[in-house]
Formats: sequence, C-alpha cells, structure tokens
Amino acid sequence: MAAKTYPLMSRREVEALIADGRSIFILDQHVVKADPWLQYHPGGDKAILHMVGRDATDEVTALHSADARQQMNRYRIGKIEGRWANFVPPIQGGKFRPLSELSDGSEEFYTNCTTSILSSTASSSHSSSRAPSPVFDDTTDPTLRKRHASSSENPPGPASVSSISSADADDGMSFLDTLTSEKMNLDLDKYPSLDFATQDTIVAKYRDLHQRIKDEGLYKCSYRAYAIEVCRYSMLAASALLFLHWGWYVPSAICLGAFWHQLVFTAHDAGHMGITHGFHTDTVIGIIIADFLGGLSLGWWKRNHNVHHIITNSPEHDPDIQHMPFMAVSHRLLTSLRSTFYERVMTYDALAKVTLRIQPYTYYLLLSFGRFNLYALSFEFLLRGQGPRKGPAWWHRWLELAGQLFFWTWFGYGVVYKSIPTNLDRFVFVLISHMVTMPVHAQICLSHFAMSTSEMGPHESFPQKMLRTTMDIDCPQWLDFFHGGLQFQAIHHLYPRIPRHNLRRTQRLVQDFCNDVGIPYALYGFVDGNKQVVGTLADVSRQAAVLAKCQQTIAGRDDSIHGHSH
Ligand code: HEM
Repeated sequence: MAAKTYPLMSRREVEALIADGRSIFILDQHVVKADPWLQYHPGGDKAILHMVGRDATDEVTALHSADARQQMNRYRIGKIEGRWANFVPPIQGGKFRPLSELSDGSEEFYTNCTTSILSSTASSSHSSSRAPSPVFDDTTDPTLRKRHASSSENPPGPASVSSISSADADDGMSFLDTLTSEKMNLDLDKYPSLDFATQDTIVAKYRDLHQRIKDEGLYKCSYRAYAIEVCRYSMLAASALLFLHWGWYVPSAICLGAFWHQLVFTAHDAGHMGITHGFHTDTVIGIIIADFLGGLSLGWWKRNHNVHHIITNSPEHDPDIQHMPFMAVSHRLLTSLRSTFYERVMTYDALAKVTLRIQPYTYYLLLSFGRFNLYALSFEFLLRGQGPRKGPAWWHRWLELAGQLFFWTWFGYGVVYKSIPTNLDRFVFVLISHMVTMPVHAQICLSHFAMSTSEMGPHESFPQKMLRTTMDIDCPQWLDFFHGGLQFQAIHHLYPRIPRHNLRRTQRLVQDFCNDVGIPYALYGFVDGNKQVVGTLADVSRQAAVLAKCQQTIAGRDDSIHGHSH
C-alpha cells in the first residue's frame, strides 16, 4: 500500500491552528493534531499540552512503545520542511496569532523564531509569553548570542545572595529578577550554546546513542535480576510477619518499612513500562505493588511523574518541585507562582515565610512523614477520578480502588488493629514503618533539588534539559539495591524505559556522549549530593530573608513618604 501523503504546512499555519485552540505538535517532520485523543490519552492531557507547538520527537520516543508511536500516525494532518523552531506552548504562557493577524512570510517567520526565544523565560503566571526576559531582552538574534567570557571560572551551583548588589536588592522583585538572570547566565556559561546548530548536533548524537543502546540489547529486561529482587522483598515481608507474630513490634515495623522502601523501586520501573515494556502488563505489576501492597496510587504517581519527565525542574510546571508552603528549591517560588499542574497559585504566604526560613533544618523531618501525605494524595486522585476515565487506561482506576480496599484490610485491619494489642504500640508501629521509608523520598529529591531550575527557553533540546536538571549518584555496585536504580536518574531521564538493571551499563555510554557534546554530567556521592540539596534549601532560605528585608525597607520608605505628605 502506498504511504499516505500529507500537505506541506508552514509554521505560520500551524501557529494559526494553535491560536484556534488545537493541540498540535511535531513528530518526525509531521504535524500531529492530538485533540481527538486528549481525553483518551493514558499519559493524561497535560503531558501532551506541554508539547503543543514543539517538536516532540525526542520526548515521544523516550516515553512511548513502538505501538503507541504507530497509533500517532492516525492523527497526522500535515508535514513540515526543514528545521522546526519551537513555540512556547499555550499552557506555559505562549501566545499564538490567528492567520488573520499577519500574512505568512519569511520575515515574520524569523520574528516568530526570535520572539519565542525571547519569551523563553515567560512564566505561565505572566499574561503573555512575550514578557521581557532578564537575560534575553536585549538580544536580537538568539543564534548570535555570546557565551560569557568568564564561563569556565564560574563556580557550579546556585548564585550566592551576597553577589546581588544592594542596588539590585532595593526592591524585592528586582532582587529576584537579578537572581534569575544570574542563574540563567551560570547555565549559559556551563552548558552548550542554545543555537540551532549546536542543539541539532546534540540531538543527532542523542538519537545515535539511542540506536546503540537498542543494538547492545540494553532494553532487554533481566528477569534474573528481578528474581533476586523478589527474594529480597519476600525475606523482608516474611521477617515483618514473623516479628509481628512474636510481638516484636519495632523490628517488625522496620522490616515492613524496608519492604515498602524496596518495592517503590519496582513500582517505578513498572510505571515507566521498564519491565516487560507492555503498557497494561507493567501497569498491573505497578498497581499490585503500589496499591495492593503499599496503599499508594500508581495512577497518582504516574500523573505527576509523566509531567515531571517532560518539563523537569520547572518551578511553574513540574509538580515534583512544588512543595509550597513547606519547601522551595527555587527563589522563583517566592513570587507566588501559578502551578499549571495543580491549577492554583502556590501562594508565598505567612506560613511559607516561616517554613522556608527553616527548611534546611526541617527537610529530612518533612521527608520522614512523606508517606502519610502520599496516602492523602492517592485518595484524592482515586476518589475524584483524576486519572484517564476513557481510552485504554480507563479500568486502571477501578483496579486501584480494589487495591486500596485490599491494602487497608490487610494492613489497617489485619496488622495494625488485629495483631497489635495496644494503641501506643499501634501508633509506634505505624510511625516507625512509615518513617523507615524516608530514604526513598530523599533519593527522589536528591536527583533534582540541587540542579538548575532555570527555564532556558523552547529551543533547548530534550537531552540537554534532562542533563541540566538531573544529577546521578555515584555508589558501589553492591549498594545498587539500596538506591534502586534512582541513582541513575540522569540516564533514566534520557531513556526512561531502559530496565533498571541495565542502567549501570548505559552510564558509560552516556558519559561518553556527554564528553562528546560538552554537556557536564552531574555525578555526586550520596553524602555530597545531600549536602548540595541542603545547600540549595539554605540558599533559598537566605534569599527569602533578603526578600523580606527588601520588602521591609520599601514598606518603611512608603510609610515615611506617607508621613511627610501628611
Ligand atoms: C496523538 C498523540 C499521542 C498518542 C496516540 C499517544 C498514545 C499513548 C499510548 C497508547 C500510551 C500508552 C503507553 C504506550 O503504549 O506506550 C501513552 C502513554 C504516554 N504518553 Fe502518549 N500519546 C500521544 C502523545 C503524547 C505526547 C505528545 C506526550 C508528551 C511527551 C505523551 C506522553 C505520554 C506519557 C508520559 C505516557 C506514559 C503514560 C503512563 O505510562 O502512564 N504522549 N501514549
């Protein structure tokens, strides 16, 4: 059968369709209109909305099976010629012009490219994607943008508060804007240029590497490695039951916590289709682990995590770094940003002003109670039906609800209520078993909290963004079971469906790739990585203190002006 041909579409035509409310992205040089599929999409609508107006080829390849990719052909409406220049998607504040506004032409095409880069730092909390950017607003051609002379001398890590001059700091917003510029400049210095030629080379090499990974069989799951995992899980579960039977509640709680801690890693693998690579099979494995054995919703986690993988470390869009009012890893959260994931303003309120000031000290304590919060979020997700209600994943919610019933029966009724005699013992058992899972929460935060949260615009390639916002943890191979594959986050973000037990082998290939294209590969020891995270929290805490001072000064100045005028 002859391959279907599609009409050639200009960037301007695509822009006009998006202005008209269509959800359009580019895949393999084709224009894909996803509107009819949005409500059926197992990955949720937000995952697609963050790709509108962009070339989504690398994101789509990373996150889908070959079958799903095949399905996307049904939604093709045209093709494009040449290099696609990404727009800022509407969900991120991008503005699109209907056809009537301007006619098509090369000059406008050029303006459009430039505009979308200039608007790169526009946040969804701004009314327009064309808000001036502190770094790019005096730039006319992004492809000509100069790297900073001092690039190699800049220390890694966040800009220090002391580097902000008092002139900048004389009002709160200019202080925060200066910080934003500083951090973006650090990234511009540290990472390859965002011009099209450089980014295209990175993408081409990233795709070559993907082919090599496939050729080397690194997508093949090691079932032997999972058999060892299952033995470990079974031993922990059996020990928890045995100790419970003997009335040794504390050792039992520790074993149960360790069992949950370990299970999370396999649920994560399954959630990424990283075991059998079958969407439904892996999801069912994930639901059995997360819901039936752990009482947490896999669907809730996927909904968050899918978006996190697409716009990693974006303060407005990535739910994994949105923990206001308890924690903030970016000074930008001090401006009450609007979360496009939660669809609400993350107010920097009176409570946040207190909690963020002490966040480096409360961080691990908060993480210790993380699992309780996850129950609440799971219930909300399942009861409100926030997951896909139609399409291939419609029934996952019902299986999850059955899983919740099962969990609260065996754990809530069977273990806590029936097997433990006193309320005090029950309380201690629940507390310890849940707090023992803290390292997994720390591990998740570790990968991203100390990495850049700067938005570098729509033309940054997928691999560069993933490596700029994610760090890996160096550990000896025998400790891999403790980190559960999450120590290879950067590699996992580049290729999320690679089975966990092959990530160590993939690491060497990725390191070569990074050296080749000049992207720094962030690799820290476990302790050093944690120090970086606490350092970032301390930085934001100090920035909050400076902001408060700026605001006090302004309030004082206003009062005295007011006083004089009377
Ligand atoms: C018309 C376009 C699309 C179709 C037909 C489609 C189809 C699918 C299908 C069938 C799955 C199930 C997993 C699989 O079999 O691979 C899936 C999952 C997923 N899709 Fe899409 N997709 C589309 C566009 C996108 C876009 C643009 C993104 C953003 C990068 C995206 C992100 C995801 C994610 C993150 C998952 C994982 C869901 C999970 O495991 O819970 N999809 N998609």
